[in-house]
Amino acid sequence: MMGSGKTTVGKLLAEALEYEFLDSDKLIEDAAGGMTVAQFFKEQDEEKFRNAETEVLVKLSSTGRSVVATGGGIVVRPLNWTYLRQGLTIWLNVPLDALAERVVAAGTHTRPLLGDSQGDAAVVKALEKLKAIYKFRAPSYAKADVAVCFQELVVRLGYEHVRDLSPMVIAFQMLEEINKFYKMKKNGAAAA
Ligand SMILES: Nc1ncnc2c1ncn2[C@@H]1O[C@H](COP(=O)(O)OP(=O)(O)OP(=O)(O)O)[C@@H](O)[C@H]1O
Ligand SMILES: O=C(O)C1=C[C@@H](O)[C@@H](O)[C@H](O)C1
Ligand SMILES: [Mg+2]
Repeated sequence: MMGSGKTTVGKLLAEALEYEFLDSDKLIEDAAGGMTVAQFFKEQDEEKFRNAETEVLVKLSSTGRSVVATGGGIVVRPLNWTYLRQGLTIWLNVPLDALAERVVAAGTHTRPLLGDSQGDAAVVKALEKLKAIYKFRAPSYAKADVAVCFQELVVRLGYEHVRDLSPMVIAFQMLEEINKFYKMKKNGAAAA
């Protein structure tokens, strides 16, 4: 989901793996001559943005040794999964209330699907929008190979709140989940 930390944590994961870090939003912006994602939505429309996103994804899918932060909406088009499956997909499953707090703190103007919420009611407004988006997308996010569930992680590590999970802790957890995934795959292949 938008604001889940794909860009922030993706960079740390890439560093740990000594991989290149790539961000599909950034590549779309570059291809559009430096137009921001927010400007793209405003001057064109979401359909055109999604077309540009698929074009970028096709190129990214043949890139090796890289961590890719995708746009949060990339999961919705079934065609995109053909390309996403060229890599290992990770879902950062962040509770929506924590997401709402984060996106408002970072400024919702950079996230066009959330509108520009400011003031006291901003978190409540952002949460409503995030809930509607998530309801539609949840089955698609669940198709990821690996999920990092922040709520479970908070309990397991004995933290009090999701906001206590630093990007570094999350990146470490991603590495653990990736290892688990490949071990299971290896064991499955050996048993078959
Ligand atoms: N674990 C974390 N703890 C505290 N703040 C975080 C954490 N992860 C991300 N953030 C902050 O939350 C905001 C959103 O993070 P980020 O831009 O990485 O999300 P994103 O998933 O890439 O969003 P988008 O889909 O809009 O590109 C940023 O301001 C970032 O600094
Ligand atoms: O979740 C989404 O649909 C989006 C997430 C961002 O990464 C950007 O791709 C854009 O703001 C749309
Ligand atoms: Mg991002």
